[in-house]
Amino acid sequence: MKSTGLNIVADENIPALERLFGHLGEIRKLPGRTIQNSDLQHADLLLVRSVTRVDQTLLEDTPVRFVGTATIGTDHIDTDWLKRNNIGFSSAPGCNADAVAEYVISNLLLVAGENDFRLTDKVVGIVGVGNVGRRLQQRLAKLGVKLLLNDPPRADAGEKGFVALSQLLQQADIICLHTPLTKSGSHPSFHLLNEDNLDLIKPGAILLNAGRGPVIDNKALLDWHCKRNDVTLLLDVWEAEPVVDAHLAQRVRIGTPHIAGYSLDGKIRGTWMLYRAFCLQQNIVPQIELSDCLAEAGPEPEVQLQGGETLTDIVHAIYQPEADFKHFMDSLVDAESQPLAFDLLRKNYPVRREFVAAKLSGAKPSAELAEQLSAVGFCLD
Ligand SMILES: NC(=O)C1=CN([C@@H]2O[C@H](COP(=O)(O)OP(=O)(O)OC[C@H]3O[C@@H](n4cnc5c(N)ncnc54)[C@H](O)[C@@H]3O)[C@@H](O)[C@H]2O)C=CC1
Ligand SMILES: O=C(O)C(=O)[C@H](O)COP(=O)(O)O
Repeated sequence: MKSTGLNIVADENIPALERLFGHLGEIRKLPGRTIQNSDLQHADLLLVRSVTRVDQTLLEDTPVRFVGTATIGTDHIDTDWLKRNNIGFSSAPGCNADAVAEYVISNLLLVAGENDFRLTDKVVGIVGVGNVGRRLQQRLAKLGVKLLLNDPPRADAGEKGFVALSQLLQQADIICLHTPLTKSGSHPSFHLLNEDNLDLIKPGAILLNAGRGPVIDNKALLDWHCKRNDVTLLLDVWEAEPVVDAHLAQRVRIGTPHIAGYSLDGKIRGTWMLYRAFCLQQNIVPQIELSDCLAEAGPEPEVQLQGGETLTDIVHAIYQPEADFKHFMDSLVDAESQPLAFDLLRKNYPVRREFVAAKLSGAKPSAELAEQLSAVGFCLD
């Protein structure tokens, strides 16, 4: 493959494309869901997000030699086929893991405030303790929250400290799902929560899914929740995206259009990871640093403290899920346009920065608040 003058086809929703890939060739941007084989007849390099199915049908008889997905998840990629056909591949592991952890913390603080409990009085169960789950684990542990962890692949590898899913479902007050979507292997996650085990969940529990929709059997969840509406549902992902089951959506406390990982920092990091992987594969010296791209991402959010703010106030000054929820619910009103509206909410998602980018000024936080802020990822100088 040539090192410059490449033909690059990319999902139009990948940020910092020109900045990172512009010097390598010509970029043709297309809506991710419509990229097809005929679009790739002259493409050397294909850059996608999670909505493009990358397989033999898409790539056969094209000159594509490298595929990058600016996402953590890879369930939309037939990686075996790429390998068999000697096509280079990179995903962006961990790129938006902080964003997802912050989405979760923000949601949990919202529900805690509404129901007058402290997270430290609850047991949080994390299912899937990889990049996302681990960051959530670390932040909650620093806050003093009790945790139960479930990760059979890590347990199989001899790591300690995990419990069975059934135990976690029975004992956790808050359940957070962060597994990849898999349908084969030793521990497939497809319909991991289903009609056989949903009832193990404690009365009054909170169930959050920010992994992939089909990890919960959505039909079973809807049927079960009609009898178990004591459980608070927080859903970022849906089984048949972009189609959302409106009946299920009506039952959630917070529902969002698969944006848990949508910090600008996380998205740009994803593009940059592909750039770096591609350069490495092609023996090209990368010319652009991640910090260059982030510096151009726009102003860092400022939070002027007056004194008396709580952790929840400051977290919600950076990310409050309520606005996303409102837009999401509005998008359900017309069933016919709902799938398109789902995609548009994602395409036009407002700039959201990670906690680490926030500039806190004004009144000095108490030592206790400073510790909590630092636990969840704020940077205090
Ligand atoms: N809602 C959103 O915006 C986002 C969703 N995601 C989803 O979250 C998933 C997890 O992300 P990462 O933590 O970065 O992935 P990762 O690959 O670093 O970690 C996944 C963890 O899940 C574990 N796991 C696999 N199968 C399991 C099972 N059946 N039961 C319990 N644990 C299992 C693995 O051993 C691993 O430790 C991604 O694959 C992606 O599908 C990721 C980013 C954003
Ligand atoms: O990284 C992942 O995995 C995610 O779920 C992304 O947040 C998905 O974003 P899109 O690729 O669907 O824009």
